[in-house]
Amino acid sequence: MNGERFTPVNTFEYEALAKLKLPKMVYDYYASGADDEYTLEDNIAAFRRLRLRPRVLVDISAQDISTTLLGIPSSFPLVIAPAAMQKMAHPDGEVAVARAAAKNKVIMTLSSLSTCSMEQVAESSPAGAKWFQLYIYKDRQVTKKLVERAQNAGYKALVLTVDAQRLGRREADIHNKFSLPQHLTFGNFQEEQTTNDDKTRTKSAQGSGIEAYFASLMDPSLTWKDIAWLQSITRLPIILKGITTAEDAQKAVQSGVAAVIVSNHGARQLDGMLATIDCVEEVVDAVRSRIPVLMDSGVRRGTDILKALALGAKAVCIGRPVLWALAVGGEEGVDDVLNLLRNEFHLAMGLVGCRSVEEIDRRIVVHQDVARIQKLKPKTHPQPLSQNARL
Ligand SMILES: Cc1cc2nc3c(=O)[nH]c(=O)nc-3n(C[C@H](O)[C@H](O)[C@H](O)COP(=O)(O)O)c2cc1C
Ligand SMILES: CC(C)CC(=O)C(=O)O
Repeated sequence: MNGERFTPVNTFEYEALAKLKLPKMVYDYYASGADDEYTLEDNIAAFRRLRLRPRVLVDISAQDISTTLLGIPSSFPLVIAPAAMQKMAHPDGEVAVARAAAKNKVIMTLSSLSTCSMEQVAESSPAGAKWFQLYIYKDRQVTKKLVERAQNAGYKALVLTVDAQRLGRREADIHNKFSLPQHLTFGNFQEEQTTNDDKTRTKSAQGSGIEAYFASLMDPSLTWKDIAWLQSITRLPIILKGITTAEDAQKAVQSGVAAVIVSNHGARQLDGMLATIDCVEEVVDAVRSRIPVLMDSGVRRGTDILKALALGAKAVCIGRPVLWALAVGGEEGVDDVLNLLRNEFHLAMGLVGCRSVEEIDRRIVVHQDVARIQKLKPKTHPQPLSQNARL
């Protein structure tokens, strides 16, 4: 294979190419999971343990893969998950992702810890619907200000992350003494950064700078009572990100939130948790259609989206595939990955005999016998030989 002509055709190949392009510290931060990364591996493997049961001889000449999420139309059931510090992947950072999302008519979720400001991102792509991911700061005035700004800038919902009272232990970040590169800043905290440079840039003499930064600012005392507080200061719908059990799903419904995202944070928090696709049915059953259930962690293929919907999810979110695409090709790369996933989903939905997302149901997916599956080696993808590959 000629490395100069390598064009990625799936999200795994985007990762391989991004790994060649990115500085090691940045690639490791994006790619890492917590501890031994068992759950990281399982987020992907669990999708492979699920197999599809297609129905044939269905007229699929006019498929509709679109959906609606909290009243927002979406070209297919996919949302961009919040991921911090995107200018480390590409100088345009979150703005490039927002533009590609708007072009593809999918919702983008912006991280609290973005490297562009939320106003800049909103202005860059006014036609695209956006959600704002919220971390709750010990200083509630900081949190309140973020919420007000998100509301004023036109964000349509708050995605409150509830699985990160403390940051997980990512060993590569400890080895690399990960910190936000000197030329970048947190876009939503420009004022604070001129007065307290080192702390806000996450510098650390030892260990992971981001872990130290997070521990110094975020509130580990968060409980269900704080959901009521958040509801009292905003008119935006609140989505809880990081629900994985029936017990918490029931509490989420009782607390009056608009939706939940079944997520293990891309396996970056608690190693040893189930893969999130294995938690979806439990949460869906507990919620009993009262609010939409979304899921993320390990979605890499159109067939993964199909499987998640078959188990009752309304949509999936993707984290790392967007970062790899951004690193490889900026806005164009993200546009390409969204197109790839849309096309894969369209094809997969047709091949199982579903004409619309409403027709996707539990019968199209079956849990495969684990022992048998482990003997089947997944295809290895061709690796790009140089970073000068073309899109
Ligand atoms: C580099 C990176 C940064 C992330 N930053 C945030 C964040 O700021 N807020 C948040 O709620 N989740 C964050 N996440 C978790 C994602 O929103 C999402 O849950 C996860 O990436 C989904 O798994 P996937 O990467 O396998 O698709 C981050 C994930 C990654 C990989
Ligand atoms: C800056 C980090 C706290 C963002 C995050 O949630 C993550 O790295 O998983």
